[in-house]
Amino acid sequence: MIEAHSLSKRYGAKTAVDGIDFTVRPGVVTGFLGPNGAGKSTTMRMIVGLDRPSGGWVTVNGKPYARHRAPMHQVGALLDAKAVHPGRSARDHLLALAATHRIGGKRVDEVIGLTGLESVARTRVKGFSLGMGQRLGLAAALLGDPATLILDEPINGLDPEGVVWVRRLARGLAAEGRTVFLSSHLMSEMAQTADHVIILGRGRIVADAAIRDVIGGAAGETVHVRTRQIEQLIPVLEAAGATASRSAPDLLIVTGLAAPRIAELAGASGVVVYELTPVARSLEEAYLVLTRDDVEYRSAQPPTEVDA
Ligand SMILES: Nc1ncnc2c1ncn2[C@@H]1O[C@H](COP(=O)(O)OP(=O)(O)OP(=O)(O)O)[C@@H](O)[C@H]1O
Repeated sequence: MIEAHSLSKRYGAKTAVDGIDFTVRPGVVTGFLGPNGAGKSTTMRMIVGLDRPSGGWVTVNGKPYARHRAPMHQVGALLDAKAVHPGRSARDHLLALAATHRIGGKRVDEVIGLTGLESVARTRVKGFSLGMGQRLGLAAALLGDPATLILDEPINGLDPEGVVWVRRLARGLAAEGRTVFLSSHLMSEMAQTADHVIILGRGRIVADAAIRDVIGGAAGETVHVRTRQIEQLIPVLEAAGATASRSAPDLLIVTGLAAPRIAELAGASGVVVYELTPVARSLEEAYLVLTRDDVEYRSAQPPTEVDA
């Protein structure tokens, strides 16, 4: 369990994390999302004591990270996969980490097996690909068999097989009752891996909810409505509180009203509708809606689909 209360971090005049409260619970995978610069890495670094909060506090399994006597057994963290001595072999790196917690070689070989590193375990880390480095970082995080895992962009650099493996690993660890907190920029991946998401925007929490609620709540239901009487239907739907925009000569994209209500309103005003399709929005679209005012670096042309 990770608990943060009024947690903040300022770097000079810049507020990276702005007094946030959240709880990451055991038994589920919690995703951590946000645009570049939103404060995700800073938050994760504060959780594991690599950055000191400017205000508030954060605990892991009931205590600040630094107060745990054997932190590797409490928290496994993958924060910067490149933070490894390049001249050491993967196995030696893990053995050195293991020695700090009196963890034996048997467990080292176990995590090497678990992360698929057997064939390169005795190779110097210097020649590792990004994906192999990620696997080594995950092996290190798992070494102490911790109750809580904090993984910053764990699928970064992994091939499709590696991505599926991380997904299964994260879900398996959560199913064992562990706390799994992971960040990713890949929304489709997060939608398949996480049960719950915390979304940051400019250092503040913009959503903290089950994935299905984020998708439903942020975007609402979108309904595609096809009719030849668009001009007649728009004011009717708008009067009922919906947002309706024309995306083709006979197609309206409607949000804010469910399909059966749209059918009733169209029928009552004599509009013939020949398609009425509820469209589930993706987590990606919901995320873009939630964070559209919070991005630090915006591309010149935001995707029009989301603004529909
Ligand atoms: N050591 C530092 N000194 C000054 N500013 C910093 C430092 N670390 C982070 N920041 C700033 O704090 C803000 C949050 O950064 P952070 O790296 O936590 O964001 P993030 O959500 O992890 O972003 P990304 O998705 O790009 O990794 C950014 O504006 C960043 O420039």
